[in-house]
Amino acid sequence: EQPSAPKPVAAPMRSLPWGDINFLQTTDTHSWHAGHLQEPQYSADWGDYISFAERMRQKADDVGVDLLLVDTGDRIEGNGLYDASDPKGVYFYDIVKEQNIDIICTGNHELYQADASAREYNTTVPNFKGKYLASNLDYINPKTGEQVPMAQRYRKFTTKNKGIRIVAFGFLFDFTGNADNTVVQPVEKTIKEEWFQDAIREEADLFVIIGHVTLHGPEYKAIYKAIRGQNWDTPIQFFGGHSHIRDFAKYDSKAYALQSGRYMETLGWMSIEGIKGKGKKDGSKQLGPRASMSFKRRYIDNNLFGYHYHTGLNESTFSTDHGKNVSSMIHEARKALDLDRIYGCAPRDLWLNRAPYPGNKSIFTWLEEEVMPEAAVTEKRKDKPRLAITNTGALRFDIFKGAFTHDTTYIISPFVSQFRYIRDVPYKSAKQVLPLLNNGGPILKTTSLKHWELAPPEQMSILTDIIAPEVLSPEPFVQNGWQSPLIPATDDEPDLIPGYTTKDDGGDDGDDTLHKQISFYRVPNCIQSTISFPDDGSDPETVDLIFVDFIQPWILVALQYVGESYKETDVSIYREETLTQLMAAWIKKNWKKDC
Ligand SMILES: Nc1ccn([C@@H]2O[C@H](COP(=O)(O)O)[C@@H](O)[C@H]2O)c(=O)n1
Repeated sequence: EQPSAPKPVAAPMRSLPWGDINFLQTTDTHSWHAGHLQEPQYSADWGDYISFAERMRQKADDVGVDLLLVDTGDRIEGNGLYDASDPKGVYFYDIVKEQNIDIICTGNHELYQADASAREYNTTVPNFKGKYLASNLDYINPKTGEQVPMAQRYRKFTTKNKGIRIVAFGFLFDFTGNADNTVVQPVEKTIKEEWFQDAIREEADLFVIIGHVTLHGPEYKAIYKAIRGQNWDTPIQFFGGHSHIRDFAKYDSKAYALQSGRYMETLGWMSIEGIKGKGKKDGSKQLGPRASMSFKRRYIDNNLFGYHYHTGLNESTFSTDHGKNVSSMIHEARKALDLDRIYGCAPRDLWLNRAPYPGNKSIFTWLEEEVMPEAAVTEKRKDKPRLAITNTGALRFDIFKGAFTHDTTYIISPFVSQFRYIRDVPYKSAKQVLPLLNNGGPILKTTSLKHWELAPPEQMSILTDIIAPEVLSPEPFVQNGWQSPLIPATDDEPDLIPGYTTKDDGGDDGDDTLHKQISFYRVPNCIQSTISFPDDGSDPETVDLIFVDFIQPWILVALQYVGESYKETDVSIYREETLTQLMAAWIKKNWKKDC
């Protein structure tokens, strides 16, 4: 772990079920490879994960079963370890490649910016040669303009200990926001291609589909139907991602899917018992239906207490030299990037989804009422009445009371989105834009734009508020000078740490650590600040309509819906700085430095 990481807190644990074949999954790590330096329950780093994987592989070898590692994309954007260097990822790729991942694929974040996709193609794909799969993704060579597969389409291999013959694929959901040096082919189209139809006819003991794809969306449904249509009895294991939640889905009695959360908070554990490997010399041919199998999952909190518990090792025996070296690499990178430099001290916790919006604990109320009115201003139009709109998905994580650092700026908002504007929009039309964006309804029915892309990804899957019987601690729980946001609120239960209490198709026993439930309040797609309006409370004739560039397509559609025919050429840059830079400047100016 990193030297400044808070020590994990002991908690009641559930052990890991082992099977003939076992998997560890990471997804949506978003470059949190240093672990969480303000939350003890997620404080292990990528080096610790390397030690954990090496110890668990040894355990698997000792009893003659298999363990494979999977990563399903969105490794970049969301933490200073990737975002703070110029170019991005200077230290990051060498750290990630140290983990011995068996099957790996691309997320949408690897594709938003052309330079990131190029690094993926030129660095990550070769770093994981033979393991990186791109079933529906092509790269466009910038020199020749040639469109080539991002990586190999699928992989066939046999596991070391049980001789299980695996046919594996690596998909991305039907993403359309990629830069123009990649091509994402819709899943429905891909599965009709000859290579895929041939691959699902290969002899296999297990199909493994990894993807940056949610478990209950149309893409996995289509792939499942295609494989099951051809192989009525072969087990199928899916690994998904993208919506940042812990999830487990049962498609049928031999087809399951696992998704392992976000931000290095969770390692997913999947075990399948009852598979017979035919890839061993002594293997016999499968005749008739396979015997019953069991598919079990766990969500492992990423901390050393759990890693010691699951390996049966301790502080002096757990870490491998390799793992320790990678922790040092991360520490050196963080120092070189100056990630602990303090910008200001947050006076209170500000929550993305743990507190209701609007409210003084909501990060969006803070942005709307305090930050945007100061940030959405330019000298030459500072007296113009204006509406400034930001999508809530632009903010990615909570702010904890205490030190707000260089690192935190990227944790809160890693995007390079800028404010743009359309000048002098009739107010009667401009004021209808926010409700249209938030209601989703009519404007989006006629376009391919999806309203859920505006809000935090968790809201794709969490469709109603979850209100937990917990209160915020009056006294923050302080460790190593850092603060953990919550402590248990009442005395009537043992000291449970607030955290994930997952319910999925397997029931409510998936989490490896017993937690106290945390609330989740849904937020609107977008928020709006009203700035420089007439003092007498009257409506202005026209306003400058300001918005972050990510939502420009939605804004133009909404304006068209209310009868205004603005085009891309009517949009200009309002501020040169990114939203992240404007927020950082606001914090430097408004929050005191001495925490
Ligand atoms: N420039 C951007 C890019 C993305 N977003 C938001 O992030 C969401 C995707 O996040 P995942 O981690 O799930 O891939 C996207 O739907 C937007 O809400 C953004 O705000 N600005």
